[in-house]
This record gives sequence, structure tokens and C-alpha cells, in this order.
Amino acid sequence: MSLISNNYGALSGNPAASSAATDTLQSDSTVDEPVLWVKELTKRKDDDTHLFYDVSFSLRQGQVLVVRGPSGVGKTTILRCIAQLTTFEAGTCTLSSAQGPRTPAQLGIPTWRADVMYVPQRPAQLAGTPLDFIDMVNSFGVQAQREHYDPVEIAEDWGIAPELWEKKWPELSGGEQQRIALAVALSCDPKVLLLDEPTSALDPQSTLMVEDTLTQRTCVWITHDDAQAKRIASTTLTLNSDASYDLSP
Ligand SMILES: Nc1ncnc2c1ncn2[C@@H]1O[C@H](COP(=O)(O)OP(=O)(O)OP(=O)(O)O)[C@@H](O)[C@H]1O
Repeated sequence: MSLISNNYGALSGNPAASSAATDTLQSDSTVDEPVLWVKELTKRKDDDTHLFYDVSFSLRQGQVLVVRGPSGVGKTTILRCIAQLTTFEAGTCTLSSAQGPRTPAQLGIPTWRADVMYVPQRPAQLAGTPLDFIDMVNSFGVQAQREHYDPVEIAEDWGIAPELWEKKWPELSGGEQQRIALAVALSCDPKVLLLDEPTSALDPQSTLMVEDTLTQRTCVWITHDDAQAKRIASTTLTLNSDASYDLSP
């Protein structure tokens, strides 16, 4: 698949190129050193009790850390903390870079969020079409300076016809919206994807296709699906309702 520089409008994508689109998404470097370190991350709730306490883990290139736990235990919140979208009381997040380990403050928050990208379960209520969304993402300063994969090619491999990118968001099914949002995130080529139940709206066949692509990446991945967790997990982080956590294996 081709890298395109700040140009997402390839609705007439070459089908031959498209067929290989998801085969080469993972960046070439394979290193033993972690890509992401999370150390002693602590978040309190509004009532000042802990939501989670002292959570630490690291993630190597190509690993998938599955996040599990009962509803309301803080799975989405921990992803949003790592993405620096939600404040937290204590802890550090660090990303590897060619210049060595870097914190969000050192990289700058926009660069951090581009490198450690949170993908919500469903796209927020967006105006316009997915193509408008691409233009919006492309207009962000940090993304404007980067090269991108073509999201239309990525999504086509998951059964999303190119014409769907020109439909209004509410005219798309939940599964179409979910795959399109994931394709846009992948097109930005982040170092780490923070995925909030990324296949929750998909049928089993689409789920497996999307899994095949995403598991080539470095991901933190929330799922409630036991079978999926078994298929994809390199490591599992379980958040417990008493604010403790378990990391396995
Ligand atoms: N914007 C918010 N403001 C205040 N509290 C919030 C906010 N979002 C979530 N919470 C609370 O934080 C706690 C953790 O919510 P979170 O969404 O992280 O849980 P979760 O484990 O992802 O749940 P689920 O499996 O149901 O998606 C819950 O008690 C929730 O009510």
C-alpha cells in the first residue's frame, strides 16, 4: 500500500494496491525495547476514592495489551489517561523515539496524541461525511506534517465500499462507522493505538478481518469478548473493582 502525503482523497484507489493495503501497515522496525511505558498510573473518582491505583506496564512493538474488567471499572478512563485526554493524579507515560524515551511534556501533547492515538468505541456525532472527517484530521497541524496511508484503501479491505465515504455519518451503520473511524486512525500511522472495544459493532467475519489488521500494530485494546481476548492478547491487564489490577502473563 502506498503512503500518501496529506492527501486522503483517493476514492478511485487502485484495487491492486488496495488488496495489499493491510499487509504492510506495521512499521518495519522490530525492537526488543518497549514502545510505551506506563508507570504507577493513578486516577481518583469524583468521590476521591481510587478508580485505579499504581498501574504499571510496558508494551513492546507489535504487542497487544488487552484491558479487561467489569463495567465502570475504568477501562476507558485509563486509555484516555494514557492518551492525555483525561487528567490523572499520579504516574508517568513514556514513549520510545529515535531520540530516546519521551514524555508527553517533552513531545508536546498534540504529537503525543498523534503517536499514542485513542480511538473511541464509536465516532462522536460528527457533521458531514467521513471524507469531511479526513479533511478535518488532515487540517490538524501535527497531522499536516506527516505522511499517511490511504484510509479508503484500508477500509476497502474490510468491506467498506469507497462510496460510503461520501455518505453522511448518520446514514452509515454502526459497523460501517466503526470500521471507517478505525481506518482513519490507522491511516495516521500512530506508534500505539488505544482501542476502545474496536469491533463491538461488527459481525464475526468483519471482526476477524479487522483483528487481522490491528494485531499487526502495537495496541492497548479493551474487549469484553473472551474469545477475542484469547485470540489477540500478548498480555492482559485486568482492572478490578477495588482499584487493584492484575497483569498476565
Ligand atoms: N466524564 C466523566 N465524568 C465523571 N465520571 C466519569 C466520566 N466518564 C466516566 N466516568 C466514571 O468513571 C468510572 C469509569 O468509567 P469508564 O468509562 O472508564 O469505565 P469502563 O470500565 O470503560 O466501563 P464500560 O465497560 O461500561 O465501558 C465510572 O464510574 C464512570 O461513571
